[in-house]
Amino acid sequence: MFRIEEVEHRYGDRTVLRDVSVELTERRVAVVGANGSGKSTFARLLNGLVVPTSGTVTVDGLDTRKDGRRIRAKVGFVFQDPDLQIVMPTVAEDLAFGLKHRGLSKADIDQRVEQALEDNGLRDLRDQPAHLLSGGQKQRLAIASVLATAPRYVVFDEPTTMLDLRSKRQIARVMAELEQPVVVVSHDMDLLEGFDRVLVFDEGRLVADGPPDVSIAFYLELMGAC
Ligand SMILES: Nc1ncnc2c1ncn2[C@@H]1O[C@H](COP(=O)(O)OP(=O)(O)OP(=O)(O)O)[C@@H](O)[C@H]1O
Repeated sequence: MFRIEEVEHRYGDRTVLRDVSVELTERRVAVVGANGSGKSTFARLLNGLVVPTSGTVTVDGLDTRKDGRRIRAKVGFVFQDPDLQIVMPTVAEDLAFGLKHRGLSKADIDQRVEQALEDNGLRDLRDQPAHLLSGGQKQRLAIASVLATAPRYVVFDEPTTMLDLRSKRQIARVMAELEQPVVVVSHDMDLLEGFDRVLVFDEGRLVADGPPDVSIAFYLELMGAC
């Protein structure tokens, strides 16, 4: 469970989140809002990549300010741009990289890599240079690398922005089948089908919070789209 209490966040003298208090307990939570409204900053607060300037963020009772390492092991984070996440030459090596330094045996790592290749439709790409993959394949690899670490929660920050329709659908399917609770920042309303709860941010404030139909209608009106 994520508990965000009276959070404000500033970059330098610029306040980008203000007075945000919310508890997230649902399986599928989405975050929408205009460019620059603070969504990515909010997402990053959830795994301690960003710590709040004031207020607190806890994950299952752990404070992101004090327990960053444990929280990052619990909360997987998928970036918009998979190139930020892919660090090793081949697909299999990249999957293995995230599993090192976790106290796993080599046999365990090998087994998890094989499972991740299988689960994410990457088996045929096992020994391919990661930088030669298509955008959709790279995003699948980035997601597979995060899932291979068996996080308790997964946060996605605009995971489909750079993808074509087919790849978007593949990622939507991967997300729909996940057992873990997810929090997804997205501009892609189609991706939010079946979500339990949608948060709307505007200029750093949480301005709507409810079921998708209600929140999305609010958001469209805010954007002047209806
Ligand atoms: N590391 C940083 N240093 C300074 N300012 C930042 C930093 N990261 C974000 N900002 C600023 O904070 C504000 C909120 O950014 P954020 O990325 O959280 O918004 P967003 O809603 O995710 O936007 P988008 O939809 O464009 O991704 C923006 O004005 C942005 O320029």
